[in-house]
Amino acid sequence: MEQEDPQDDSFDFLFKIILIGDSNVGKTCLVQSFKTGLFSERQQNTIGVDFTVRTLNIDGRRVKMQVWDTAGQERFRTITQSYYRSAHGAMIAYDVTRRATFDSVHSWVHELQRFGAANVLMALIGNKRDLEAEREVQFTDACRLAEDKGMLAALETSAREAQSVEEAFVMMARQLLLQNGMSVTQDDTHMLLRTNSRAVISGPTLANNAQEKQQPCQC
Ligand SMILES: Nc1nc2c(ncn2[C@@H]2O[C@H](COP(=O)(O)OP(=O)(O)OP(=O)(O)O)[C@@H](O)[C@H]2O)c(=O)[nH]1
Repeated sequence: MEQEDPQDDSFDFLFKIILIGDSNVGKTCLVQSFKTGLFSERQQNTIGVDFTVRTLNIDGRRVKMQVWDTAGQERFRTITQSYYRSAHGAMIAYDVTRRATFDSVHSWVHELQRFGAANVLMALIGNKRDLEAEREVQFTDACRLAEDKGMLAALETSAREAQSVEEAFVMMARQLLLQNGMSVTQDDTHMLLRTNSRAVISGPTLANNAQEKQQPCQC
């Protein structure tokens, strides 16, 4: 468990984000990339649950993101499920080079619906997009699934190349602010996502707020 930075003590909003998905899709690397911007090749499989915090500044508001990195391995399922209830947002990750991890997303969503809060915000994250030659999942399939499951967005990331990782967390934070009645201005996140990660925002609140800057899901 990471100790919280004492300087991180003051914040205006605290959002708990849980990362779920099959083992080895890169959840720990995504969290590390978000926290430090760094990638380290060798990771131990997560045992149970680990957490990281980072405070974002969004339109002058200090938004503390408490990120719960869960073990993808089946044997830890009982422990990890107990963390679902308090999550405001969930990132469901799969590996774009392993179709089976994408097929598992259905059961991860089911778990979340069973054990999580009714209004938990979901985003679909296809990681390892740097391995384009090994791709087994097309982004259009992810987009369709995200729409089908009522998720905020589907986007592709690379923890290795720090692509769209920051944007994914910022997007969650902004949407959670909106859901808490805060107005947020549009920044370049959506443009970045569109060009670098081919993300499609499907959440009604963000979409309304973003107006013409946003691209509707075209699956
Ligand atoms: N090429 C590439 N490899 C990645 C990327 N992200 C993670 N990896 C590799 O994928 C492997 C698994 O990464 P982890 O972050 O440990 O995966 P995890 O989902 O946390 O796994 P569990 O803890 O078992 O649930 C490691 O060997 C990483 O180096 C990425 O964006 N690109």
